[in-house]
Amino acid sequence: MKIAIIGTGNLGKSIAKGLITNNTITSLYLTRRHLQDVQEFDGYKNVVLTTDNIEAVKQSDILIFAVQPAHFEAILNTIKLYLTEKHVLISTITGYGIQNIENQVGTDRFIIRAMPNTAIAVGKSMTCLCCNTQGEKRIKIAEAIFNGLGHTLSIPESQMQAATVVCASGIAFWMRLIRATTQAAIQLGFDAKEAQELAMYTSEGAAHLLITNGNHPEEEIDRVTTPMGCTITGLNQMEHKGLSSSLIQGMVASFNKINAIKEEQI
Ligand SMILES: NC(=O)C1=CN([C@@H]2O[C@H](COP(=O)(O)OP(=O)(O)OC[C@H]3O[C@@H](n4cnc5c(N)ncnc54)[C@H](OP(=O)(O)O)[C@@H]3O)[C@@H](O)[C@H]2O)C=CC1
Ligand SMILES: O=C(O)[C@@H]1CCC=N1
Repeated sequence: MKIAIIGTGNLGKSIAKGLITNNTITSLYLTRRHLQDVQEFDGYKNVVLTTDNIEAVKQSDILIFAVQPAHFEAILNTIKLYLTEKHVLISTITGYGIQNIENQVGTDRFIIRAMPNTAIAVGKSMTCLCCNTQGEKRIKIAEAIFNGLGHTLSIPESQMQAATVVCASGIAFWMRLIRATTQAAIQLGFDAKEAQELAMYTSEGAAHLLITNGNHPEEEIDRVTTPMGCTITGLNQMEHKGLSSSLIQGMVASFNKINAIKEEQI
């Protein structure tokens, strides 16, 4: 696959790392204005670093856009004359709808929106996908790319903002939970490195139980909670302090913020 990542910042670099590790690229063009910030990719076979978005578009079939929303319109304007019937446009940009993209490049283009997360760097991204009518003819390509770098779910575009909170921001939310678990483990006597090891692998195990068994979390909780034991005592204390409520309120606040930003942009 001949892929370009237009805007190789935090997310673009994560996608690039995943693609390079996965070895699925024929060529990979990485663009940004300050090339000194992508030098870590210099020298990789078939990887080209450039400030020239038009050149990247000309040399690639799949264009993954990973710039801030404020930069997207100008970039589309610059490259649209160079788009051909081969190009598949994949936007990871938060709050920038398919109709806005079609307004720039036309409805006859293959347009897909993807909402991955930074775990794409290690092949573990939960990525939600949606597309325009034309894009349905190329959605399998996007699924192949992102399934190779984690797990995908096709959703209606109306759920894209919610997917951003749950999956993209979700990495930050889970990091905070893992950090808090680490801090508790240190207080209980482990050194910092060991504490993080316990927190990381326990959270990985918990997620894998659900992925492998397909159970509801409470079924797995029931297997751990000895009557009158330490687990239920800890869990109930966490709920008295609002653990679930705090997470839900935080994610709803995050969702409200995305919608507010979108309205400001309109
Ligand atoms: N970070 C995340 O976890 C996720 C982010 N997203 C979305 O992805 C997009 C990118 O986010 P993120 O990576 O965090 O943002 P960053 O600001 O880290 O990256 C955007 C990059 O775009 C580059 N850029 C700006 N203008 C141009 C241009 N004209 N041509 C080429 N490159 C350009 C900038 O580099 P330079 O200044 O050198 O040009 C910058 O590094 C956003 O829309 C965000 O909402 C979606 C899911 C997850
Ligand atoms: O925090 C943000 O607004 C962006 C969208 C998802 C991840 N980063």
